[in-house]
Amino acid sequence: MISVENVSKSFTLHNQDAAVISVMEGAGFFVGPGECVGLIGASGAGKSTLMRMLYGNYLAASGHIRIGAVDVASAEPREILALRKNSLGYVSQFLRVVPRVSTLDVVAEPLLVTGSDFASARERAKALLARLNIPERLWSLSPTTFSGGEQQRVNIARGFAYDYPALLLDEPTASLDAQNRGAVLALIREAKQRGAAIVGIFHDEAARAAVCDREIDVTQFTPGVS
Ligand SMILES: Nc1ncnc2c1ncn2[C@@H]1O[C@H](COP(=O)(O)OP(=O)(O)OP(=O)(O)O)[C@@H](O)[C@H]1O
Repeated sequence: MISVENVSKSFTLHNQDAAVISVMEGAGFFVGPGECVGLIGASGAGKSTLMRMLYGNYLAASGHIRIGAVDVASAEPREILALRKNSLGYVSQFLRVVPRVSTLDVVAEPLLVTGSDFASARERAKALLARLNIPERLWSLSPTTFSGGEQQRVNIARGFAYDYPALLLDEPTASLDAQNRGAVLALIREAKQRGAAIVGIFHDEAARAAVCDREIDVTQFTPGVS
């Protein structure tokens, strides 16, 4: 489960006389197992900032962000790394490409680092790549030279390879064609069915409606906006 309690965030702009801007105040919500919650709100309301705090990329100024037993808002960096390895997945539309590592290994890696044996990790990786329509002739190549859409689908396959109990989805269906969009929505539904707690940003309203149980408008957490 994911629990956010009274979280605030400000940025200090060091190149602008150390001006401090408050971008979030009093953020709080709960996402239970098997639930998918969509973050909504106008551009600049703080959806990405909240997502980055959930993943531990941005430090919250105050409050608690509990993912299972770990409070991301106060955890040590090594606890965050362990959390990301075992409990908290993050699926964005962008692949951080590692040169010379095959697509199959890129997708199987989250399984191998969590103790799966080589053969079953590869089988799972193959099944996901097939579902996401990555041609088999590409599986042994590094995704470095793949098209944007192919890299996006490799990244999604990697993000869904291991059954994380909590998942963050940042525009996972952006710029996909209808068939692949359907494949991603099916993966999200399966993750919910096995009990994952999911927070997502979906600008595609139809995709959001298809998988989200609830929406949270982050504008309610924007200082000075009611
Ligand atoms: N690194 C940063 N330094 C300073 N201000 C930032 C930083 N990141 C975000 N902000 C500010 O925080 C506010 C929220 O931005 P954020 O990107 O979270 O909005 P968003 O809801 O995701 O918008 P969009 O839908 O356009 O992606 C904005 O006013 C933005 O300028």
